[in-house]
Formats: sequence, C-alpha cells, structure tokens
Amino acid sequence: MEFAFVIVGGGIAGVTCAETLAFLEPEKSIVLLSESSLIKTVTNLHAITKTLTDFDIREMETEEFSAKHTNITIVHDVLMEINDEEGYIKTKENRVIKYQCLCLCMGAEPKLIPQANEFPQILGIRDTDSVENFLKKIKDCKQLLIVGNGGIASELVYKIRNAAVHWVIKDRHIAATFIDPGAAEFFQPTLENPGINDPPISKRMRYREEDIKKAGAALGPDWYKNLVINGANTEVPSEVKIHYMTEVSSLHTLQNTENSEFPIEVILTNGERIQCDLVISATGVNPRKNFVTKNKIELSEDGGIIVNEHMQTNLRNIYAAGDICSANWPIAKHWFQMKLWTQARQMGCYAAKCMAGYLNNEEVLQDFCFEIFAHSTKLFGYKVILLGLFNGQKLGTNYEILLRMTKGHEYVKFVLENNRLQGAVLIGDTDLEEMAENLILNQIDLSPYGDDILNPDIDIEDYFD
Ligand SMILES: Cc1cc2nc3c(=O)[nH]c(=O)nc-3n(C[C@H](O)[C@H](O)[C@H](O)COP(=O)(O)OP(=O)(O)OC[C@H]3O[C@@H](n4cnc5c(N)ncnc54)[C@H](O)[C@@H]3O)c2cc1C
Ligand SMILES: NC(=O)C1=CN([C@@H]2O[C@H](COP(=O)(O)OP(=O)(O)OC[C@H]3O[C@@H](n4cnc5c(N)ncnc54)[C@H](OP(=O)(O)O)[C@@H]3O)[C@@H](O)[C@H]2O)C=CC1
Repeated sequence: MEFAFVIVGGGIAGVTCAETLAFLEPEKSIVLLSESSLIKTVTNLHAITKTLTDFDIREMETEEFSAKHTNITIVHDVLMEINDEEGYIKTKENRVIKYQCLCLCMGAEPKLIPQANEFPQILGIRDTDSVENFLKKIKDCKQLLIVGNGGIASELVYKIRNAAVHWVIKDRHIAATFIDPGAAEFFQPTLENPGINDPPISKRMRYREEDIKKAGAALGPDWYKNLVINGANTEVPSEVKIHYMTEVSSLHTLQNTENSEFPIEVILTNGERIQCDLVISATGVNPRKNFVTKNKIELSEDGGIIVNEHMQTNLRNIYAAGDICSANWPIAKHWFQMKLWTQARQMGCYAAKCMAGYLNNEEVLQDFCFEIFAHSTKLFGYKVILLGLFNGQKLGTNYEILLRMTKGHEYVKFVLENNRLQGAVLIGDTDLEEMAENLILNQIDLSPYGDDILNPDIDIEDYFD
C-alpha cells in the first residue's frame, strides 16, 4: 500500500489533519490510522473572535466518516515502527504502509503520580475507557483524594457529589494552571455550593460497550457535563477540603485489623494522613512514545516530538501535531504551547497545509493562530476566556495588573507592560474578548485611557472608533 499522506491518531489533531488534507488535496490518497473505531470530529465550530473559537466534539462511526471523505481510508491498527529512510510504517497487525508524508498525532497519556505503579486505587482520566472505570469505582467510594491543580482536578472537584473530596495541591491557590489567586478567590464560593451555575443534566452520556474498549483519544470540552459523578456517601452531598501547598508523599494499604472502613491511607508531605477509597491523579500528561524509528527522533525535555515552524520533525517527510509535539520555533511574544483541544485542532489543520505545500512545492506561511494564545473554556460553571500572556507568563515582574470584579458575576484581569495590553483573563459574560484580543494584537499605547479601560460605565470601544 502506498499513500500520499499517512496520519496516525484518531484524536482531534489527527482527524483535523486528515479532514483538511481531504479538502486541500481531493485527488490524493490519505490514510488515517486509528486505534479506535470512533473518530473524533469537530462540529458547531463558532468563531468568537479572530483567534478564539468554541466547538463541540462528535464521535463518528468509521462508516459515517468514510462516506463524508471519500479520499480518506481509515485503517484500524496501531503504529509500531517507522522506517524514515525508506518512507514506510509497520503496524501491530503487520501492515506495511508507504507514505510520501507522515503526520504523527498520537497524543499524550496521563502522567500519574509515581505510586500509581503499585496501587490500583490510583486512577488517571484521559479517554472514555478511563472515565467508565472511574465512574464504576466512585460508586462505592465514600472518601477520595484528588491530586493536581489543573484542568481535570478543577472540573472534578466541582462535579463530584456524595463523597468527601480531599483536594491536594502544590500551590497557594486553586486551579493554578489557568488562573491567578484573585480569580481563585472569585471561584471559591462555587466549591461551597457546587453546581449553582450549571444547567440541569438532560441525559447521561452513554457509550456502547464495544466502542469503549477501543477508545483512546482524549476527552473533550464539557466531557463531564452530562455525567452523574456520585459516590456512596449520601450524607455528604458535596464536600471539598483543600490541602494547600502539599503533595503525596507515600501510600499504604490498610489491613482489616486497623479498624478502618477505607482500603488505603495517603500521607502528605506536610505530614497529614488521609484514609480513602480512591486517588485521582490529575497531574498532567506525557506525550506518547509507543513506536520506534530507524533514525533517532528528536524529543524535547518534556518528551514531546520537536517540530519546527512547518510542523516538521527532524526526520525526513515526518510531521507531528497536537499533544504529542513540542513547538520549537521562534515563538510569537503572545503565544505559548499548552496541551489543549484548541491547539491540537489548530496544529492538525496547519500540519495538513504544510504537508500539502511541501508536496506541491508551495510556500506556506505560518498560521495566524500562533500569534496569540487564545483559550475558551468553562471552569467552576463560569465561562472563562484566556488571552495572550494571561498570567504574566514571560514578563518577569515588569508588568501591571488592572482588575474588575463583581462577586458571583464577573472577573476581569488585564495584564499590561509599558501601558500595552499583554494578556487578559475574562471570567463570566464580560463581552470584552474582541477588544482585548485587538489590544493585544495591535499593541496600542493605553496610557491616554488610564483606568477607564475597565470602567464598566464607559464603552471603551468608542475610543477606538
Ligand atoms: C478529561 C480531559 C478534559 C479535557 N478538557 C479540555 C477542554 O475542556 N478544553 C481543551 O482545550 N482541552 C481539553 N483537554 C485536552 C485535549 O483533550 C487534548 O489536548 C487533545 O484532545 C489532544 O488531542 P490529540 O489529537 O493531540 O491527542 P489524543 O486525543 O490523545 O489522540 C491521540 C490518538 O492517537 C491514538 N494512538 C496513540 N498511539 C497510537 C499508535 N501507536 N497507533 C495508532 N494510534 C495511536 C490514540 O488512541 C488516540 O486516538 C482535556 C483532556 C482531558 C483528558
Ligand atoms: N478546561 C480545560 O481547558 C481543560 C484542559 N485539560 C487539559 O487536559 C490535560 C490533562 O489535564 P490535567 O491532568 O489536569 O493536567 P494539567 O496540566 O492541567 O494540570 C496538572 C496539575 O498537576 C500538578 N502536578 C504535576 N505533577 C504533580 C505531582 N507529582 N504532585 C502534585 N501535583 C502535580 C501540576 O502542577 P505544576 O504545573 O506546578 O507541575 C498542575 O497543577 C492537560 O493538557 C489540560 O490542559 C483538562 C481538563 C480541562
């Protein structure tokens, strides 16, 4: 078998790459090698601003996807080996597939705390399989521990009911991957009254048994929205105790003789001991490295495959996109990489353009989306928009902050350097995203406007008309 383009991975990066190629190169042959029988596609794509989008994820059956894209052949198999000198891959089922261009989109896997090797009570969450496992285990759980202070932990502490939750974080404030201490304080009341901002659950998410076994791609935005995540302690509707500035030091199993109703005890670095049924390790991801190459593929310090400004790896005609790769080009001031849906989609799409450009000998300019970091999400039931250097990343200590906050309603933070906007955190329905994005991209001197920039009684956009 020989194809113009071979894309490995049925997650958002791989599928977007294949779909973009199918559009750009309708005459060329494309293979999408996917472990899973479900294909993750983006639907209801909505441009909020020039660089901010939101979208839903739909899991499509192979037949439906193939009917839509007739020049994409889907192969359900697993990549094992790449011969980058002769331009072919070998799969688990001994297929040999020749390529002109290959794009690696195999994503990442949960980076669990080290004790996970010994204790089956420690779980990570990545795909539908892992969620089903978690839902099964939490049903009998009265007390659990969540380690980590990023996206998954923030979602879970807000969602879990009927179990006492101990949230163990390294930092002085919650959700530190995304927000600053001020925003954390804004969110704090939602933990005392979780779910107040949520619409009622309309249905429980369901997967067919045979699909679950083959899933593998990361879950997407709102994965938990329609899930009921209930433990076994009906006396505790919802209870979150936060353990600040500490980590898991060790774990041990409890014997029946120790007169405990819990199977394990966790000891924290601050000396506290917590007995529980389950530990969720929401402690980030490691890029996948489950294949071999003839020549050495260059990896970054965090294990990601290094790609240049054309999404090319160091190996000839091999590209990479999404969670598996590490951007290694002269990065624009207001952009940085985070392992997110948004960036997986953007990279998949851009890698497709680069590969098509390469085969057609056409120059491809870097996509505009890499000019500014832009992420739209939901945290603790609130709409959250993060733009540019929203936490003062890269700015050292040389920046100012302008804040506007109405408890329970909105939190707006502007990060300025030399009176020019570098980043913004917009929580709630602020309607400021377009203005903030323009101000970051244009780098207008804001000193003439002073604090009016965030004065809610002044329509700041009039200034710029
Ligand atoms: C619980 C959870 C919630 C999240 N929520 C959000 C959110 O709200 N917003 C957001 O922006 N991001 C979110 N993310 C992050 C986002 O899901 C990921 O950044 C994104 O899905 C990465 O896409 P990907 O295509 O690079 O990788 P993946 O989705 O991991 O897909 C990789 C695919 O490659 C396949 N594969 C792996 N190895 C091989 C092989 N050797 N051969 C063949 N196939 C292989 C896998 O089975 C998988 O299908 C969340 C992640 C998780 C886990
Ligand atoms: N709404 C959204 O956009 C969401 C995005 N996601 C994405 O999904 C992926 C997985 O999510 P998640 O696992 O939450 O990863 P994140 O990278 O978001 O967060 C990981 C957290 O765990 C901490 N951590 C790392 N190692 C340890 C350790 N040994 N002990 C204690 N804490 C530790 C990190 O701290 P430090 O940074 O200091 O190392 C960080 O606070 C991420 O790419 C995330 O961005 C997930 C859910 C929602």
